[in-house]
Amino acid sequence: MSQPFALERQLGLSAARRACALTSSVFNKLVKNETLTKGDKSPVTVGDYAAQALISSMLKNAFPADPIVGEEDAADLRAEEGKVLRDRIVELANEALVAPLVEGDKPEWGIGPGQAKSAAELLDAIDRGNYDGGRTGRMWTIDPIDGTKGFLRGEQYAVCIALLVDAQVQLGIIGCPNLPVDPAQPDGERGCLFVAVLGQGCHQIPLSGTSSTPLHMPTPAPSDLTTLESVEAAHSSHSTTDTISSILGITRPPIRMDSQAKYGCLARGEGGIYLRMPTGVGYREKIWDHAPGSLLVSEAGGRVTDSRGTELDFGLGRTLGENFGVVAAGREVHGRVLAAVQEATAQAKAKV
Ligand SMILES: Nc1ncnc2c1ncn2[C@@H]1O[C@H](COP(=O)(O)O)[C@@H](O)[C@H]1OP(=O)(O)O
Ligand SMILES: [Mg+2]
Ligand SMILES: [Mg+2]
Ligand SMILES: [Mg+2]
Repeated sequence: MSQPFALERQLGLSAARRACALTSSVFNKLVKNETLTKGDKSPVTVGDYAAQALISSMLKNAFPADPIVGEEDAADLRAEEGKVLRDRIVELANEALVAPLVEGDKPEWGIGPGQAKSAAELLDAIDRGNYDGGRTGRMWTIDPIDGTKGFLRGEQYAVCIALLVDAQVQLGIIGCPNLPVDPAQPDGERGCLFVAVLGQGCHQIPLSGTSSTPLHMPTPAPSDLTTLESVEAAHSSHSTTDTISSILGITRPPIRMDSQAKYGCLARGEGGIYLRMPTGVGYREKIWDHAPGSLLVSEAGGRVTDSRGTELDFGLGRTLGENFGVVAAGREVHGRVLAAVQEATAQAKAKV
């Protein structure tokens, strides 16, 4: 008998591989007018839209009854002014859909030669990500390009896919086209997939092949600890991380990296602590920004909570509601980190 969620894992990996190829090729050809600024001032590119259209189309073919909570929606593309962008997105999504099948791909997922879709079908596929989320049933959550700012800088970004059942993450997949396969060889081969299924562990697979390496978070010596945090100071308070690091006696500088690539790196033993410290503006974290990453870390032997030590709750809708920030670390380190977070917060309050 096959393992639970074997087909979902296979489809998710195929979709992530195709989306990674799509977004890499977009980066190499991106022209200035192919990026929009959304209502919340964040950037979105033809790559984000095309990758969501691709992943959502594949999910619909394989699991037509499953709803999707996706980051993007097609409203701006349906407007007359969106025509140039829309045509480009249709071209990119179709290039990815008709790419030849590789090992593990199934033609019934709507991929392979002759599987191109119309513009209307692809816009509808993007909008299938409009599900509100919630506590019960199966649902997917996708972030077609997580860390769009990193993507635009040519740095780290991630294609993120997760399956939730009754608000519990069962499957998490993160594709990182720009991430070195071996952290010890930063100038070596790039392009990694991370995959975790609840109770089945966490694995890394190179984008160039199918070999699967199990990941287990090591117990780092205190002198080896470093924090992983956002590049963008608006996403995570760098000064709070500095205070926490000094309380913990960490002397190494933080590793700054965009996107959920941080969770993948943590799962394979880099840094030892992922900190996402609230900046005080009441930002609500989105479920697609943490669902796959949190499973990678917990399946690799780590623990993930919000900045106050509360479990992340994926059942409240499209956001994580009252969860603020993230603290992720190995199980034996996490408690110490949380105590340092509390001390740093108390120090900051005493200063006001
Ligand atoms: N004020 C904010 N605080 C925390 N995260 C944010 C904030 N604004 C945007 N984000 C999200 O953080 C994610 C990137 O994480 P990181 O900083 O770890 O690279 C993106 O998904 C981004 O959303 P968006 O996709 O809308 O840009
Ligand atoms: Mg995104
Ligand atoms: Mg994101
Ligand atoms: Mg975005």
